Formats: sequence, structure tokens, C-alpha cells
Amino acid sequence: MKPEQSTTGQMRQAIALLRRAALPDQHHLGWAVLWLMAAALLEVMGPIMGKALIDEHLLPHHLDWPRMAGLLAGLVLTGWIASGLRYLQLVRLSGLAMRSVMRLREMVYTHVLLLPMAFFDRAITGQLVSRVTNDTEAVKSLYIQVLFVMLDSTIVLVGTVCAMAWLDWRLMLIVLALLPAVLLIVWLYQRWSAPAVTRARALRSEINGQMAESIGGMSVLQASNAEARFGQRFAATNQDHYTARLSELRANAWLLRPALDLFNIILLAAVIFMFGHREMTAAEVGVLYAFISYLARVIEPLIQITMQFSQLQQSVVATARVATLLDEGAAQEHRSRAAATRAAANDDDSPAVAIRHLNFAYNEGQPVLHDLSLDIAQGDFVGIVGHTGSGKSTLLSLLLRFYPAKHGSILMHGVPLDDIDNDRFRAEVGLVPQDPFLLAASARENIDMGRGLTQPQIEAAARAAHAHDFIAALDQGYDTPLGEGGSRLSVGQKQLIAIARALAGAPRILLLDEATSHIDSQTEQIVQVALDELRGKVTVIAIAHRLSTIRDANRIIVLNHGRIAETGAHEQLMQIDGGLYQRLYLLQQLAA
Ligand SMILES: Nc1ncnc2c1ncn2[C@@H]1O[C@H](COP(=O)(O)OP(=O)(O)OP(=O)(O)O)[C@@H](O)[C@H]1O
Repeated sequence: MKPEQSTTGQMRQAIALLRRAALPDQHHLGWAVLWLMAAALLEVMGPIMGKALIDEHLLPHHLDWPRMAGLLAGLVLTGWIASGLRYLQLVRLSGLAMRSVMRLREMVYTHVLLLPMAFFDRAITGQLVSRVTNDTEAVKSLYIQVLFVMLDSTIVLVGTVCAMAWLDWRLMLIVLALLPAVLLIVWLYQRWSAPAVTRARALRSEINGQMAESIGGMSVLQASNAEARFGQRFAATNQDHYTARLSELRANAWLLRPALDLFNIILLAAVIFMFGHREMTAAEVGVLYAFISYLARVIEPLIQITMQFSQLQQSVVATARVATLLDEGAAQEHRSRAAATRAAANDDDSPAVAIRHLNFAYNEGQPVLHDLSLDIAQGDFVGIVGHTGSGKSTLLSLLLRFYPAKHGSILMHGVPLDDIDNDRFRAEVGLVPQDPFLLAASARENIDMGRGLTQPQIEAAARAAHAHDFIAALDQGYDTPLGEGGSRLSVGQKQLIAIARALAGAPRILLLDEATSHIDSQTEQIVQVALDELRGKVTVIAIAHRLSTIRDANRIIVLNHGRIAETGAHEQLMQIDGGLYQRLYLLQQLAA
């Protein structure tokens, strides 16, 4: 991920992203501001009507009943309409916020799907998931808690101060002069409670982390009889979280509320004192009433605005993190170069794979592959072996276009890899990974992978992978849910489904990345038979730690420190006395 930005940079990023996410709903924002202003105006009018009722009718005993009833009705109605408007705006903004979160999540997820493999070498899964779930959720609080509350409070504050100034500007100045004390109280509260808030938040993630870790490693945990220890660890973290939350609440109960209540009384006393100092005329009693009504409306918005600052900070940081992720460059887009692709599709003579002087390094100055050149004929079965770290998976990743081959070239059926458009490339090249990634879905869905294949196509692929019999024997056949990660199947069965999935796309080239490492010998034999049946029809390139898997390959490439050390069929390589392959083979025989 990119380095952290400055606060202004983050703010700019967050605002740009918010605008992008809320673009289709922009008119709602305009209306929200308008209605909030109307609500504030109505609220400010209430005490003015109260003042008129006291000063013009009650004190002078001028009992003009129709006008008094009108003022009273106005008092009730303005308050009622104002709270109605505020509620409607909250609903409108909540809708906008939730739609923005939905759009953002979609944007982030689809973007992550397009990121190059090099990104995932650096990324931490938990953090990425958190970007899609928690950080996008922070956008909602940015709209509702921060924007709504701040906007609402500012409008009410400005409106109230204006009304106070209209009633008695000197009194208004006194109230304004005392208000910074509210800011001081809230600032002190935030300083006092901030460590507890941060700690509570960190402990909440810790609780989630412990839970996820325990569920993920349940078999190891139970097998090691570690339930009690993990339970104690969890209880301790839970207790810490409780304590942190408690100190947060204590700061609120002991400092914030009492101090603000006290301040409210001081302000009230100051206003009454000022009135006492003047010769109070009957007309001023109404002003006193209006001022007292306004006091609460001045203090509450100020508290709200100040309290939102820390939330604003957190939301901006989270939103900026999402923006940074969206700024990550997507993988190179491979557009259709139709002419080249078509020409190659008809070129039956060119090798399935031609590698020319290929050099590769993940990190500059640390080469992994050195000047590799290799031709693989169509329909060949080629095995790649070598010590751990010799570059086998790297070569496969380059063949799969997970990383761009910057030095040297790779051609498939005569076309440079970069010139084949994405859909065609993914249809032509199938992959069976070491870890057969299965969805928590049915066997059919796991083979289909959303390609919309027909049942005969799925069944044919399953038969070719020798997976049909065990799938058909499941209680609901192809529709049997396989459980999370295929938990209802054995490792070997999962691998056969992964092979069926790769074959279902009718690839011209099939890549196997240590597909037999974790399976039993019996399933390995099934895989061998399946591969044998593909001979001549599909080009198979298989990395194998288990040399028995590729023993029958037409050709075996032995890699050593990123270079081709030996190449030939099994029998030929076994003839090389002291050769790398011979040693690897004999070692495995000894171990067996
Ligand atoms: N994503 C990566 N980023 C940086 N270096 C990497 C990355 N993947 C592999 N390497 C390095 O490249 C070298 C070759 O690794 P590679 O995985 O290709 O070897 P391998 O022959 O497939 O090994 P194994 O049999 O253990 O899977 C190793 O030194 C490894 O540390």
C-alpha cells in the first residue's frame, strides 16, 4: 500500500471519494441543506412567538384570544414541523449514506478483483477485508454523524445567535463571550477519554482477531487441548475491553455532563444577573423567556460540533484509506488484438509455448529466473521439477500473466502473451493450483465458476477429471453443497474437482502447480490417468514435487537457481550420473 498522506491530502482524497460515491444522489444533499435551514428557522421562531405572547398579551393583560390562540398554535406547530423536517432529513441522508456505502463497496471489491498479483504479495488479507467492510462503513458515519450533525448544529447555532442579537445584542455578546468555555470543557473531555476510546477500539479488533483465529485453527486448537488457555486469553481481552469502555463512560459521566450542566447554570445566572442590573420593564420579561429558551439551543449544537471532530478525523482517515486502495493501479488490461490472435489460432505449427531469453526478478537486483529459453509443442506433457526456491512457481506465474515478463518474451501459439485479449487468454489457459480453492457452493457451481456451462459440459469435465463417480454418489449429486472450502470432501476429491473446473473451460494449455503434493497415492494415480488421457489433446505443463506424477511426461525440465539445468524424458535424465534429477528421484525413492 502507498505511504500515509498528510491530513489535508487525506481530507482532499476523502471529499473527492465522497463526491464520487454520492454523485447520483447529489440533489438529496441540496434538499437536505434546504430543509435543515427551514427547520432551524422554525425552531428559532418559537421563542419569538412565546415572547410576543408574554410581552404583548399576558403582562399587559391584553387578552386578544384569537391572536393568542394563533401564537400558541404557531408555537406548537413550528416545533412540530421543525422536528418532522429534521427527521425526514435524517432519513433522506441515511438513505444517501447507505447507497454511497453500497456503491463504494462495489467499487472497492471490483477494483480489488482487477489488481495485479504483485499487489497481493504486499497486501494483508485482514486489512483488505477491513477496507471493504469497516472503512466503507466509516463513510456512512461521515455523512450521518459528521455532516448531518455539524450542518444541523451550525445552522441552529447561527440562527439562534442571530435571533438573540435581534432581541438584545448586548446580552447576546455576553452569551457569546462565555461560550468558549463549552469548547474548553469538550476539549478537556476528549483529551481525557481519547486513550480509553482508542484502547477500546483496538481491543475490539483484538477480540475479532482472536475469534477468527480460533475458528480458523479449531482442529489444531482442540487437538492441542488448548480450549481452556484460549478461553482464558479471550476472557482477559474481553475484560480489558470492558474496563476501557468503562473509563470512556466515566469520563462522560464525571466530566462532560456535570461540567456542562454547571456551565448551563452559570450562563443562566449571568443572563438573569444582567436583567437584574437593568430596570426591568414589562416588555423585557418576554426577552428573558426567549433568551432562556435559546441558551440550551446554543450549548447543545456547540457540544455536538466539537464532539464530531474526533469522529470526523477517524472517518476521513478511513475514507482516505479506501481512496488510496482505489488509486492502486489495476493489472495491465489486455485488449483484443484480434488479427494477431486469429492468426495464431490457426497456426497449428507454432509451439504451444515458446519462451525466449526470459529473465525475471520480483525485486530489482534479486533475479529469480535467468535467461530461460524453451519450446513446448502443442499436446505435449511437460514436467517442471527442481529444488524449493528454484523458480518453478515463478515460471508458472509468468505463463499465467500474473506478473509481466519485462525481459525476454513468452509466446503462446505464436502470439506474444501481452497481445492475447483477456477472455481468450483465460479460456485457453487452465490452472490447477496446489491448494484447490473451493467455494461454499455446490459441486456444479464449483466446476462452472459462473461461466454458465451446460450440465453435459460440466459432467464431461468431471468425467475427464475422474471426479464424476464420487460427485454422483453424493446425496444430491452435482447439487450437493460442498461446505466452506469444500469441507465435505477429502483433499484428493477437492483436487479432482479443481481439475474438472480447469478442464470444463476446454483449455488448450493446462498448468498444474504441485497439484498432487497433498493427495494420497491412490488419487495421484487417478490424476495420472486423467493427465494421460489428455495427452495429444491438451498441452500440459505440470510442476511436481512428487516425481511419480510427471514420470511419464514427454519431457521434464529441471530448474536450478532459476536456470534450466537438465531437460529430457525420465529415462534420459536418469542416465545422467550425479545429475540433479537422478538425485531428486533417488532421494524420493529412499524416502518412500
Ligand atoms: N511474490 C514474491 N515476491 C518476492 N519474491 C518471491 C515471490 N515469490 C517467490 N519469490 C522468491 O523467488 C524465488 C523462487 O520462488 P518460487 O516460488 O518460484 O520457487 P519454487 O521452485 O516454486 O519453490 P517451491 O518448490 O518451494 O514452491 C524464491 O527465492 C522466492 O523467495
